[in-house]
Amino acid sequence: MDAIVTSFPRIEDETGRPSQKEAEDAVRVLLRWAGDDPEREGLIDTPKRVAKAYRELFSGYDLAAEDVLGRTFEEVAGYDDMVLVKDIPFFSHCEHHMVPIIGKAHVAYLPNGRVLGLSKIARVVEIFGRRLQTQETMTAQIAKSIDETLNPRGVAVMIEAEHMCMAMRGIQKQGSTTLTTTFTGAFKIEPAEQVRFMTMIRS
Ligand SMILES: Nc1nc2c(ncn2[C@@H]2O[C@H](COP(=O)(O)OP(=O)(O)OP(=O)(O)O)[C@@H](O)[C@H]2O)c(=O)[nH]1
Ligand SMILES: [Zn+2]
Repeated sequence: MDAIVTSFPRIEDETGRPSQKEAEDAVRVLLRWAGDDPEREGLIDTPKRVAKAYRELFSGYDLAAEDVLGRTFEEVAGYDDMVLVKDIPFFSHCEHHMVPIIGKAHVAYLPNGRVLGLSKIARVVEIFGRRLQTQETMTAQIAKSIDETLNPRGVAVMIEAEHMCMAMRGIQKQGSTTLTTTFTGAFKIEPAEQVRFMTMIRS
C-alpha cells in the first residue's frame, strides 16, 4: 500500500493559500459563470460565506490522521477480538466535480495488544472525508493510517456512498450506492475474517 498518500504538507502559515480576497473573487467569477449577478443584494455576502464554508468543508487538509491516532492504550484485559465501528456518517466531495459524496464508513481492526479510542476512528473518517476525494482513495487512506499507527493484526474498511455527481448531473442516476473495501493483515489473508466483518456490518 506504499503509493497511498495520507498526509499533505501542512500549511503552517497562510503563505500557501490564496488570500481571502482572492477566494471571494473566485466565487464571484463562478456566480457569473452560473449566470447570476454577484452584485445583487442576496449575493453580496455569498462569496464571504462560501470562502468560510470551504474552510470548514475542507478542514481535513489542516489535520493529520497520525496526530489523532497517536493516542492508544493497552489496558483492555487481553481483549484481542475485532473492534468494529460501523455506520459512521460522512460528507466528502469528489475530486472530479467538487460536488458531495454522502455516505457511511465501517471500520474494524484486530488489536495487537493496543486499542484506539473509538472516537478517533470517526475522527480519521472526518479528516479524509473533508478533502477532495475518490471513494477508493478515501477507503485506502483510512485503512493505511490505522494500519501504520496502531500496527494491528488487520484492518478492514468498507465505505458505502452516493455520489451527487452521478445523481444531480451527468448520468443522473439517483439512489445508486458505491461500495469499496480495503483489507489488510489477517482480514486480507483470511477470508473467514472478511466474512465475519461483513456479517457484523449487516447484523
Ligand atoms: N472511481 C471513482 N470515480 C468517481 C468518483 N467520484 C466520481 N467519479 C467519476 O469520475 C468520472 C469522471 O469522468 P470524466 O469522463 O472525466 O468526467 P465527466 O465527463 O464529467 O463524466 P460524467 O460524470 O460521465 O459526465 C465519472 O465517471 C464520475 O462518476 C469516485 O469516488 N471514484
Ligand atoms: Zn464527481
